[in-house]
Amino acid sequence: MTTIVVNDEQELVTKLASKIEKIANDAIENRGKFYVGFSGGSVLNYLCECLQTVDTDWSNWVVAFCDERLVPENDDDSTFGTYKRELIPKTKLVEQQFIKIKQGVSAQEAAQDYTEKLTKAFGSEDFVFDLLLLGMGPDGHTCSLFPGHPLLDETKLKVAPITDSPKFPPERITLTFPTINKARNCLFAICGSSKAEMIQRILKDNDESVPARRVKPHSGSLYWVLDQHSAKNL
Ligand SMILES: O=C1O[C@H](COP(=O)(O)O)[C@@H](O)[C@H](O)[C@H]1O
Repeated sequence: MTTIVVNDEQELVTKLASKIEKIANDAIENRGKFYVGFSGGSVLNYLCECLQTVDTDWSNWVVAFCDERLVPENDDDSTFGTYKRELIPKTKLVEQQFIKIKQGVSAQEAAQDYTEKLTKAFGSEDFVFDLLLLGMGPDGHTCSLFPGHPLLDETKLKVAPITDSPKFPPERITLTFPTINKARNCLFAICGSSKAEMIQRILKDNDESVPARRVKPHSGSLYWVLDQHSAKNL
């Protein structure tokens, strides 16, 4: 595990850009494609800023989601909808490169549909992402995996539906830990003192009850990129 502490959000965005560029270009050079999972929330804002500066062959990116909220694409809470409005116009990524979550159906059907789309994109039922770009809420959740929720112990599903998310909106789909921990690289990007307590519990106290602490890629690399406010208790 590598922990990188930077001064502020601007430095975090710069660090993120250089990490993503290296991992993406290595993946493309070695395997021809770059499979990446985007998160929503604050990571979405960092990515919309930093990806504009990344030098890469965008045509070889395959973009999926670590989780998604089941709301219409034009809703402010839609993760894909926000990337569509805020990121696509600023990069050479096109909408067809995004593996989108079906809307207007039950969470169960959306999870099943997304699993099928990922199987097609990876050409296998084994979803080995090159990079998952992860966020963490002040309660320690990552993706849509919340503290105390039974989905933390899911072992069979690769993508799970959730209909009782404690954070709005309640209906979502999420990658599960078996999928997350198969990734070649998992990178958390965290800013702000509201996350300092959880960062301490994860990185200092090794508190396994915090969902984000359970991200431990089996044979991949784990990066925590923190600003000084979120890292203040370390
Ligand atoms: O609801 C969500 O929250 C987490 C954390 O969001 P943040 O704004 O506190 O960074 C995010 O990673 C996830 O993708 C999103 O659906």
